[in-house]
Amino acid sequence: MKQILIIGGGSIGERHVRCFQQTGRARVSLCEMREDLRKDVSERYGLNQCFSSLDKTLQNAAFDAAVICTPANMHIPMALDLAAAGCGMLIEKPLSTSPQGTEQLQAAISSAQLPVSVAYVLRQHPALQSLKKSVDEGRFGRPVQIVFVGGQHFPYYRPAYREIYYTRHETGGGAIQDALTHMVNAAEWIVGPITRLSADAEHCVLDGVDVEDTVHMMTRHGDVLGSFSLNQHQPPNESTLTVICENGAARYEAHHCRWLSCTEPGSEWTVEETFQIERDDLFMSQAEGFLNQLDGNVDPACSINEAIQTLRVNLAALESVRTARWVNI
Ligand SMILES: NC(=O)C1=CN([C@@H]2O[C@H](COP(=O)(O)OP(=O)(O)OC[C@H]3O[C@@H](n4cnc5c(N)ncnc54)[C@H](OP(=O)(O)O)[C@@H]3O)[C@@H](O)[C@H]2O)C=CC1
Ligand SMILES: O=C1CO[C@H](CO)[C@@H](O)[C@@H]1O
Repeated sequence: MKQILIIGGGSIGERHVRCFQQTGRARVSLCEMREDLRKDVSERYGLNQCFSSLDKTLQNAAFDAAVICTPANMHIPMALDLAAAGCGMLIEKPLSTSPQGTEQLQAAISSAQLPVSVAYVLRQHPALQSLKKSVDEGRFGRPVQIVFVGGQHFPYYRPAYREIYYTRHETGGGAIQDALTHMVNAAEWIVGPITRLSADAEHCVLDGVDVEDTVHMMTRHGDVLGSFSLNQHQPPNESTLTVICENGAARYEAHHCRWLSCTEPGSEWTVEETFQIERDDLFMSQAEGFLNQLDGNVDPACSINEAIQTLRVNLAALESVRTARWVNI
């Protein structure tokens, strides 16, 4: 049994509590500042131990690893404290809201040889994994273009959006850092890191906030051209990522939980594989994968270096929106 500390018992923190417990391989404790939330989550899940601050936690107990589920501006300071205590960590996305502390964290992790992964959970999606494998194996030839189109009604899925980190860029809010970052990280995983970009974004619809809820972005991943279009207010919950290669195209459809291919000019898409998954399933795979990493059996699903690259993209996108210019990364 691994001793796992969940830090932050909010929306995603509670999901990690549940999913790590369900692996049957972890004894879960919680660190949450808010007393009511701490008691509620602790009672409902019968948690091992509960703490109100990370300082007190690290003074009083030892863990194999922690899962950082607080707002993004706290991720790196907390990760540095955990690294100093010799604790492994799974860090929620995005890694941070600024580059500050990233080099220090890289150094601390590598000198203590700590197991660390960043929770870009789309990497657990079986349809996206299969698509990537086919692209990597060269089934469609060399990738030349990647196109993301998607959106969802954020208030429907996250009714509390006005009361959480989402309201400010400084705490990880807005469509670029909150939602687009998932697709950016997935695209970089498939066709490589973004080398320059140009973004446009606006607050168009969401009540009670003024951060952007609609984004367009053009990207270059070396030779590969990319484009991303995302909003957080359309009624349909649809996301499509298409990888166009020299000899064919592959498409991931999140809303149909499947991937497709098309290799004959003028032909219909062929459904390659369709999966049945529940919302917790990706987080369960993520927990299992991270526990395997702690056992020394696998590499991180998303390394700290890959997450730092995606952080650079988030920050470059915000800069490009502010300055209306292309930004090199
Ligand atoms: N991978 C995914 O699909 C998802 C990822 N996320 C990411 O996870 C992170 C957290 O998001 P979410 O769970 O939605 O946010 P919530 O606001 O629901 O939860 C964060 C919790 O952390 C608590 N907290 C804040 N500071 C501390 C501290 N110093 N010590 C202990 N607890 C603290 C907050 O308390 P208080 O309310 O008092 O501030 C709150 O209860 C974000 O980075 C977000 O982007 C979120 C949802 C889904
Ligand atoms: O990362 C995330 C995934 O989607 C959720 C709901 O749409 C968001 O709240 C969250 O921040």
